[in-house]
Amino acid sequence: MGSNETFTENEEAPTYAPWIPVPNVQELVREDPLQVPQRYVREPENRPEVTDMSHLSSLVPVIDLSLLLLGNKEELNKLDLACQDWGFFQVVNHGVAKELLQKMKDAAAEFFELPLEEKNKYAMPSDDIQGYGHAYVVSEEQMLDWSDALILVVHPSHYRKLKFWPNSPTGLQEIIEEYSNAIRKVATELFQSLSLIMGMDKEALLGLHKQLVQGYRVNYYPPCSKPDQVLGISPHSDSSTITILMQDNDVCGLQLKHNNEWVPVNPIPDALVVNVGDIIEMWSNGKYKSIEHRAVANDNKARVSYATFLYPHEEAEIEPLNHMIDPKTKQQIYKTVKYGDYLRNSMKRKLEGKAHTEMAKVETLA
Ligand SMILES: O=C(O)CCC(=O)C(=O)O
Ligand SMILES: [Fe+2]
Repeated sequence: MGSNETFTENEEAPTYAPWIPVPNVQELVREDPLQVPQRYVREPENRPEVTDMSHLSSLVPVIDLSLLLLGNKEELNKLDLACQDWGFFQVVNHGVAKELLQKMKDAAAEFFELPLEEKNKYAMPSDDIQGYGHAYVVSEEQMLDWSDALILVVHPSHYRKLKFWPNSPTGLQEIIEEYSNAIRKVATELFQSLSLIMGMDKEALLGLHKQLVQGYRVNYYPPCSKPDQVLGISPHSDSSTITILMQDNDVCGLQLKHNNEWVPVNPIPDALVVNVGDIIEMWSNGKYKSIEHRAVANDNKARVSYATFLYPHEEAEIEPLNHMIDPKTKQQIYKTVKYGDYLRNSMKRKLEGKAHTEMAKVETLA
């Protein structure tokens, strides 16, 4: 499969970062739906606004993948602006069957409804980031997010740690595989258009990954009796190349930071949400933005989101592409980092906006 599959032989599945065990949020709510322990209560300045900003959601760009595949120039231009101005877009006509999206949602919902001891058969060990648990918890003092998660590495297949892949409900493993393959196809198609707007030939972006690694993360946000005091997931940007997110069709929660305002990304039924990750920001020397986002909790319903992270092989060296550096100023925002170092550095911290990107910046600007 060419340069994309260079690293396949004799390679161990990597482990990532340690975390400190914290309570299961779904269980807290099951025990007492009214309790919100102090560690989840944010400082007033970090709480979500109570004003309904839903009207802003329609500003988030919508991209038609079928038009991109036809080489439609106007759509390519829209993609370019979306990545520069928003770092986020919703994708319609992406070609993934509605039935598959629903199958993924139904099976995952069934998993989260299992008793805790069943789910804990796949518990994330304290020295890794795969399994059912809470990533990015690194101190006893830090604020906690109002969510639980199931995190798996799905590609390349020899990175899989199958002991963390739930086989309850029956068929869940196969559904994760089928869903992930379909999303991988969308990702590689998007990479072709992203390559074009980045001034390269269609296959260039995929090649830069050395190998396209793929992670899967299901976030489960239980209802919260005080949704205005907690966050489902803290503000952060993703250390991926891109992230492709499926949301419930009727439950809101995702918000992105745009012009210093939190803009909701409310679901368009069966659309996929895509965000530019840190690596595209680095390759493009800051032209395309890896935008901070967060999720808020709801008071009466649980929300589930399904994130697919696409990222380079650990050995890939990431640096601004020469042709994307302004020839006049020659100003380079990012230096060369090995992706594995970058990823591990971001995973051993708490989620804190874009703080983890500093290690990749040229010192004079940091
Ligand atoms: O739940 C969401 O909408 C956002 C999830 C997210 O940002 C992530 O998993 O990185
Ligand atoms: Fe994210």
